[in-house]
Amino acid sequence: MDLKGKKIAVLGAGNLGIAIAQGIVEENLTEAKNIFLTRRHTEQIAHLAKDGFVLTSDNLEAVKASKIVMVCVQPKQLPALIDEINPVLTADHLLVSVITGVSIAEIKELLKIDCAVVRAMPNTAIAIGESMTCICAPDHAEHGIAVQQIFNALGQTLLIEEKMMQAATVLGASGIAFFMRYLRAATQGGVQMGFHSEEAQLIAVQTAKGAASLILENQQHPEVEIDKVTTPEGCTIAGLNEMEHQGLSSALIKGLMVSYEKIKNIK
Ligand SMILES: NC(=O)C1=CN([C@@H]2O[C@H](COP(=O)(O)OP(=O)(O)OC[C@H]3O[C@@H](n4cnc5c(N)ncnc54)[C@H](O)[C@@H]3O)[C@@H](O)[C@H]2O)C=CC1
Ligand SMILES: O=C(O)[C@@H]1CCC=N1
Repeated sequence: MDLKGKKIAVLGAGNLGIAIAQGIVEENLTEAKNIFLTRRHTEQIAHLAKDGFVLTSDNLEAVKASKIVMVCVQPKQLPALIDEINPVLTADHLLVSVITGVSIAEIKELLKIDCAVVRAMPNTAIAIGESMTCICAPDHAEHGIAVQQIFNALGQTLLIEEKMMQAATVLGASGIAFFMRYLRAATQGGVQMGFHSEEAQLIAVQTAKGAASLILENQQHPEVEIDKVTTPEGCTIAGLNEMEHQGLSSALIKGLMVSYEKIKNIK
């Protein structure tokens, strides 16, 4: 979908809403003046006015002016928001929900009209065009493809079944935090070995980027790349085996599963 000239309402300009808006502008999909950012207290996002975004606490104004409505509030804030915008929503609106754990059927129950609803699950790297965004649109395949085209410009995308959205949230959206924690720990290890923290962080971060790029470009199994690094009797296999004795893979998988269980009771 070509966003040029189209108005977009981002309802709930918090961490993710702002990141999406910044990504859209960064990747030249449209100009900031076409994006309404709503928040109940706009003074907290006043710094974004200089970038050209339209800031308002008036959700109705934003929805009336826009064709695409991105709903970016917390799950518990959704019913009140939909209640508020119901009077101005029309069948021509395209609603894109990034909200965790709320199904399309649940959203449609809150709506007074039958507009297209698509769920998208990006992550905060969308601000720099590097998101992994999973999308589902069980009732509106053509809208799902249109929304996918938007997110394609903001990283990689995957159209998935709605039943997989919770797993996509843990792996792709929460995943940013999980990888950040690895980077923090690696940096701390680097400092303990004698690097200044900025040096340690650069080495850890560029190495993580290289590891991810190897997999993305070569489409190999991670173990194939690991085998290339682990010199016999070398330091890599010694460290790797100790990490596994300490439960690295197990801790990661257990963390993912606790996160996945939590989504089921998130509202
Ligand atoms: N933060 C992330 O990395 C990701 C978040 N999500 C989902 O995106 C949604 C937003 O998450 P965050 O941005 O982290 O939360 P947040 O709390 O930073 O942002 C929500 C914003 O909505 C505003 N808000 C609440 N009710 C409003 C209303 N009626 N009108 C206008 N603004 C209103 C709040 O003041 C807040 O600034 C959540 O449902 C979350 O599950 C999904 C993927 C990634
Ligand atoms: O922590 C959360 O619940 C949301 C969903 C994924 C990222 N943030």
